[in-house]
Amino acid sequence: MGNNSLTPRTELYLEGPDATGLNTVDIWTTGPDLASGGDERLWVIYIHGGAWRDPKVDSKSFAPAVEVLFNSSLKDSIAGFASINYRLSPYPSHTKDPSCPDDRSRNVHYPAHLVDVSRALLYLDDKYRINNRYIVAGHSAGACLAFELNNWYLPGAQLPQPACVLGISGIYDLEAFIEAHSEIPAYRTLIENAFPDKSVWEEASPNKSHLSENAKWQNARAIIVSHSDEDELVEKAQASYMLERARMAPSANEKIHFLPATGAHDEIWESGYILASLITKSIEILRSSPKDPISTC
Ligand SMILES: N[C@@H](CC(=O)c1ccccc1NC=O)C(=O)O
Repeated sequence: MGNNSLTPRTELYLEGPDATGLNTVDIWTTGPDLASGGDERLWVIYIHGGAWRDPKVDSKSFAPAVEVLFNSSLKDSIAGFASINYRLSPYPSHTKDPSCPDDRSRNVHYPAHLVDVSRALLYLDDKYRINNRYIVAGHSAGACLAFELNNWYLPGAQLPQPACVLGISGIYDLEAFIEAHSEIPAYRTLIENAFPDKSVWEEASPNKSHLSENAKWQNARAIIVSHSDEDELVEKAQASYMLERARMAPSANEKIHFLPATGAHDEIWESGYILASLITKSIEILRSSPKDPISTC
């Protein structure tokens, strides 16, 4: 495969009266779409950031990294890439693309973002059989979503199990995030905008939440937290909080990893190369991890 430019196809993971323009997932496949028996190729699934509200940070923010990975030696071990859009919280003050009050895709709050990501994962599993063979990578607010994934948000649902969860530049502790930036009121505004009910802040913070007991990351074969020292927007302490909580997981010693990243907060996905390299390293970690942690005890 040469240095070609790739175009994803956009699929709808929700149809009917509840569907909005943001209930879509971008898909890039690298070979036959459907898993044949014994297909061990991985899916790489991305959850974008943008503080749960920024219309300019969406599924397309994964495209530069996909381009890099598509032209790398990993290509043959990857079945496909998916980048999930989800409904956003309001952003009426956005200078170029303010949200309107009647736009159903841009006026939601926690847990609607997670309900959508859960729906997308169910759709992907139904169509592409991703269970146990996908890595879910989230950036910033997307990392929070990746570590919140839990059957609890869609009653009756059995979300596919990720083999690896990778949180990059993540926000995991909402209260501490506000505290760490108390001199900048915009940080509190961001959180109150997506989580207006303060009584859910603990539940929605994966380092503290009682829901983390049954969260999907708990049973991943590799649990990876990444942060860049050059991040100017999210403090590194967030990564430490999540790592501290993750180390309480069963067989934590073999499964939990910190991956240092480079670059500024958004440079990580904008450049493509940094995000691609974190995904590459995560796949290497996953490959060297025990297949079934239970049988190795
Ligand atoms: N571009 C976003 C800000 C943003 O994404 C952000 C700002 C501070 C800390 C983390 C952020 N994003 C996390 O998803 C906005 O305009 O609201």
